[in-house]
Amino acid sequence: MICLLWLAVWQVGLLGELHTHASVWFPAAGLSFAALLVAGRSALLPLSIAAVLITFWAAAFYDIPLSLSEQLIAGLAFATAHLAPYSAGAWIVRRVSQYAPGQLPILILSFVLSALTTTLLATGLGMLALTSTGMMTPDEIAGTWFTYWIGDLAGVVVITPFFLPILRTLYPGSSFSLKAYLYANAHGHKGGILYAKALLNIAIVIVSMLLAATLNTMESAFAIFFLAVSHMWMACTESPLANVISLAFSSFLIAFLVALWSLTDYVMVYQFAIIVIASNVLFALALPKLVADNTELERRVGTDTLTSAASRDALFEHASHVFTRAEAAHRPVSVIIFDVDRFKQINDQHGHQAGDKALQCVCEAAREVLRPADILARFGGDEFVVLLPDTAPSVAGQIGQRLHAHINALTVLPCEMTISAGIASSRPGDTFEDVFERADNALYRAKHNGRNQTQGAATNNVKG
Ligand SMILES: Nc1nc2c(ncn2[C@@H]2O[C@H](COP(=O)(O)OP(=O)(O)OP(=O)(O)O)[C@@H](O)[C@H]2O)c(=O)[nH]1
Repeated sequence: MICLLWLAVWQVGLLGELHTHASVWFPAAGLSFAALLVAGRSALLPLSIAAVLITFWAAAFYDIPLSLSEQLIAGLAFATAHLAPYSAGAWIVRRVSQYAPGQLPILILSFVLSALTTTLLATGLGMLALTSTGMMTPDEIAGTWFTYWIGDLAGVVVITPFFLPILRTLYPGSSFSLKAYLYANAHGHKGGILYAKALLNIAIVIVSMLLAATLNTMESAFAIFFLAVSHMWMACTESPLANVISLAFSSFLIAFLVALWSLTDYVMVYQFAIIVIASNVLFALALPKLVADNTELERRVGTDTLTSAASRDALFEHASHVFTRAEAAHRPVSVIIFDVDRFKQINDQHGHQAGDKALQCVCEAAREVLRPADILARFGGDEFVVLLPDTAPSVAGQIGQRLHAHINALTVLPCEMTISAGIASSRPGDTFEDVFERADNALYRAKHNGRNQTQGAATNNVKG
């Protein structure tokens, strides 16, 4: 199967043929790398057969005067020169994937560097094999090796990621798992917007190459680099699968149009465009996952794990925004601090787990009383803070009393559970710390006066 696939892909590569042995890109190189990554040593035999077969084909097609046995030797030499470096490169990427599992940027860096060195080595050995077996004359080397190398490199960078999911279905037992990397963060749009981006890529390729074909200047050939903008947009917003398919298609179209519109004078520009854009896209594929990881990390840091209330750090961050907005709008902000009474005894009498459950129930009950814009935070232990944006003292007093009554009515424990609360509201020029301090003093008074009560300027100091 790999052998047939390779021969078919090699035929596609001929569409961008430059010289006898070099093309704009060499997609078969990408398939070799992908097959060695996924199937390892099992891919060597089918790939070797394919390499020998294309040598027979090339000898006939280019009228190279070699006997059948000489062609066989040339084919085996080419297979060795092609597959030895590619096996080594694929082996390195497989090892990196095992040592740094799930780390997409490291995997991509190792892939790009390995593609660079592998294709260079394969070019050197390939030239040696072709010239020493009579498939190429030594004086052809100077004009061929660079495009041969860059063509191989473009093929690997673009086509290997494209073939990985296909080959994974052929080799389901492969230890090179895609789930942990490229396809773990599947995301993106389906339908309309995705197709619009894909069409934009195609349109930029066609328009920029038409420009180069019309103006026939080196400067106009560089217009192809506008393709980086649309491909990067796609990389940051669409799934890896959509990206690798679109990259492969853009590269195919570039190679095809170079041949169709005779743009071979500018071929280096197109080859480098393919490589640079593809490498950038591959690195950018890691971005959505990094952003998602970062968002999850922020969520965890900002949330108390036991009660799901905001953390202390998140409280200060919210407070800074709320107070800035309130000052600009000349609106009051109120703060309620409440603390479970004699919580230590609850822990001692009913166990720590029952204490945890009680704290969770207190939070749930508080949320039932609070409005969506109010912020509930766990300040520490059994102490909670409620930030009430745009709330005058009288309203804060009512909310405090409702909170007090609602939590006191909880029947989560066999014994009674009560809270004490302190309330304060902002005055012009107050910071969060000022209001917090007054609410904390009010809470201290509530505790000092016998607990189970709310204290604060506008609460009429209600006892439970
Ligand atoms: N179950 C549980 N207990 C906690 C947690 N965090 C702190 N505590 C306990 O909560 C208790 C808090 O006690 P204090 O605030 O000192 O006092 P108190 O017993 O509530 O008494 P007053 O506040 O004076 O009414 C301590 O015994 C802590 O060990 C937690 O996450 N879970």
